[in-house]
Amino acid sequence: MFSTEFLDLPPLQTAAGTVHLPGSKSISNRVLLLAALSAGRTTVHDLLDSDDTRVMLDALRQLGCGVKRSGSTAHITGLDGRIAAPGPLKLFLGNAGTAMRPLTAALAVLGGDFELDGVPRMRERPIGDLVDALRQLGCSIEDLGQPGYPPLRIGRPQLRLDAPIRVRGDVSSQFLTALLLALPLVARQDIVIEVVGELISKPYVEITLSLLARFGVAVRREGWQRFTLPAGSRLQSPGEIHVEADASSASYFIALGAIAATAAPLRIEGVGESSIQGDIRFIDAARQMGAEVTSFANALEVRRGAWPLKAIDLDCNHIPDAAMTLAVMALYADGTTTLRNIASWRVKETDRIAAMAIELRKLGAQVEEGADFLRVAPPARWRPAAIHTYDDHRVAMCFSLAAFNPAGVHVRILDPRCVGKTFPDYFEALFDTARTDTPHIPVICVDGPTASGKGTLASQLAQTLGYHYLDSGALYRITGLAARRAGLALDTAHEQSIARLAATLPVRFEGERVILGGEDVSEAIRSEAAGMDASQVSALPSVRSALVELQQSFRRLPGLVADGRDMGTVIFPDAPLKVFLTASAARRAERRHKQLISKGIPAKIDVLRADLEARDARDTQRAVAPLKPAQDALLLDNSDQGIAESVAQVLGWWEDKQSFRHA
Ligand SMILES: Nc1ncnc2c1ncn2[C@@H]1O[C@H](COP(=O)(O)OP(=O)(O)O)[C@@H](O)[C@H]1O
Ligand SMILES: Nc1ccn([C@H]2C[C@H](O)[C@@H](COP(=O)(O)OP(=O)(O)O)O2)c(=O)n1
Repeated sequence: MFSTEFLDLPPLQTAAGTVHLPGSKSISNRVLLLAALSAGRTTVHDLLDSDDTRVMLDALRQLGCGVKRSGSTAHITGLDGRIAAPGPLKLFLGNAGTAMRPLTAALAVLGGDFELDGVPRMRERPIGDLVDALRQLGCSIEDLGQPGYPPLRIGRPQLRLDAPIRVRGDVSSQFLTALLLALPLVARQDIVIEVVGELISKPYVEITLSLLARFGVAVRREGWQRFTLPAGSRLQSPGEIHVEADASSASYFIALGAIAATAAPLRIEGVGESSIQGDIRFIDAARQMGAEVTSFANALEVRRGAWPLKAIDLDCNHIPDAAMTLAVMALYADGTTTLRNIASWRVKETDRIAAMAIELRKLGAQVEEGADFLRVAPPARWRPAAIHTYDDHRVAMCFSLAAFNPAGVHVRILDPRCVGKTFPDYFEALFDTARTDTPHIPVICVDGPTASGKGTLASQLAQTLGYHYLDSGALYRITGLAARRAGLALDTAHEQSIARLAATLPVRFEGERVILGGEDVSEAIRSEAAGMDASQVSALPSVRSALVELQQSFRRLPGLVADGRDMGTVIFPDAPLKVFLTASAARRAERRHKQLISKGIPAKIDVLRADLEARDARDTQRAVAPLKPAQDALLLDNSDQGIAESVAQVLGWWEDKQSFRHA
C-alpha cells in the first residue's frame, strides 16, 4: 500500500496483463459466519484480508469455532448451531458492521452470556431496529450504553416464532440480512420476516439469499416485503466456497480495459458476469460506452472497443458505487455524459457529487451538478491536477484513470492510502497492468562521492514519493564480493571473468536486504573493504556495461530514485532531475566514522579520510563513466546541512519541475 502524502501518476498509455482483485468484504464476512454456524467443515478460498474480516475471525475463534488460516484460505469447522463457548464472553468487533449486526442476531437467537462492543465510532452506528426485531422474537438483549447502539448484552431467549417478525428495511438492509443469516438456526417451523418501509440496497440482500442457498437454505421471497425461512431449514457446509472478488473494485479495471487495453485484453481475475453482486452490472454501462467485455466463470477480459468512448445518459441507481467510475470514463467520451438518480452519492464517505464535480473540473472538464445528477463534458484542454480524495477510497481509485489522458498531463492523487478501506494494493495493481513509454517514467538521480549522503537522501526521497529505489553502488559491491569469492584478482587481467559474473549475478533485493545466491550479504557488502573492492571492479569497462541493463530495469512505475556515480551521466541521461551531492572530505570522513562506530565497527577518522580520498580519486579519474556532475545536474553541498534539510531542498527542486503547484 502507498502510505505517502501524495502519489504522482506520470502519463500512462496502455494496459495489459492480469489483475487479481481482492475478495469482497460483504461476501467474506457472510461466508465466515455461515461457515461457523453450519454443520461440517468449510474451506473458504480467496478471503479478503482486512480489518473487518480479522475481527470476524477473532470473534468466531472466541466462540469456540475451529479456525485455521493460511494466506487467503481459511478452514472453518462449523458449530452446527450450538455455541461451544456460551460465555460469559466479551466480543470486540472493531468498526465492522458486517460482524456486529449478524453476530448480534445469531448469538441472540442461540443464547448465552455475551457482551458485544466495538470502537467509539461503532457506538455511534445504530442497531436499534435489529434489536427491536429480535426482542419481538423473544431474544434477551440489554443496551449497555445509549439505547439502540452498541455495546449490548445478550442473554438467553424464550423464542416465539409463530408471528411474523417485523424489521425496518429503509435504514439499512444489514438488519434484514442479520435476521436471514441467524434464523435458520431455529427454524423448527416456518419463520416469516416482514420488511417495514421500502427496502434499500436490495442487491446486498440478494447476496445474502444466494449465499444462504449455497449453505442449503432456500428462503422463499415474496417481492421485497416478505421472506419465509421454511421449517426444517438447516445450515449445511458446501465443503468449499470461493469468495468472489469485489465487483465495485472490478469497475476500475473494466474501465482501464475500455480506455487503455488496445492490443490485447486486460484480464480481471476473481469475478465474472454471473456475479451475485449488484455492482457487476457496471459491465452493461461500460459496454454502452464502448468496452468489449468477455466473461468467464470467475474472470473478465476487457479491451477497448469504441474510441473515443461513447457518451451515455444513464440511471445509475442500481450501481451507485461503481457509477463513480463512469464519471471519469466520461472524460474520454465523444460528448456529454449524464449520470442520473445518484442522490445517495451525497451521503456516502463524502458528498460524492460535489467532490466529483470539483475534481473533474480541475482536469478541465465541464461539469454540471444537480441534487441527484452529474453531467460531464470532456476537457477541451486537459490540465494537470492534484486530486483531493476526501478520505474516500473510490475518489482515489477512479481518478487514477485520468492519467491515461491523451494530452499526457500528470495527475497527482492526494492521500492515496485511503484506498486501504477496500483495496489496499490498488495502486500496485494499477502499476502492474498500466504501460507507458520508458521516458515517461520519472527518475531522480543522486550522484556524488562516497559518504556524501547519497543513499540517505535517495532512499528518503523514494519513500516520500512512493518511488522505487536503486542503490547502484550495491551492485558494484556485490560484484566485488562475488569476484573475491571466486578467487579472482580485481584487475584488468580478470576483467572478462568479472564482467561475466556481473552479468549473471544471482541477486535479489528484499526490502533493505540483499540476497546473493540465497545468502544474505547485506552486512558483508557494507564494509569499507567491500567499498574499495567495488571501486576497483567499477573501473573495469566491461563490468560497467554488464550492469547497465540491470540498473535500467529498476525504472518502473510510478518512478525511481537512483544513487551512484553515473546515474545522471550514463544510466539515466534523460532523467528530469539530477542532483550532484557533495560535502567536504573532512565532513564525509566524520560521517562515515560515526556511521561505522554506531554499528560497532572500529574505525579511525584519519584512515577513513585517506581511504575516501583515494576512492574519490579512482572514481573521478577512471576512463569510463567517471564520477562527475552531469551537465544539467543541480549541485548540492550538504557539508553544513542536516539530512532533513537536504531532503527538503531536493523535494523543493522536484516540486518546481511539476505542474501541480498551482493546480
Ligand atoms: N546531510 C547530512 N548531514 C549529516 N549527516 C548525513 C547527511 N546525509 C547523510 N548523512 C550521514 O552520513 C552517513 C553516510 O551517508 P550515506 O547515505 O551512507 O552516504 P553515501 O551513500 O553517499 O555513501 C550516514 O550515517 C548518514 O546518516
Ligand atoms: N553508479 C555507480 C555506483 C558505484 N560505483 C562504484 C564506485 C564506488 O566507490 C563503489 C561503491 O559505491 P557506493 O555508492 O556503494 O559507495 P558509498 O556508499 O558512496 O561509499 O562503487 C560506480 O562506479 N558507479
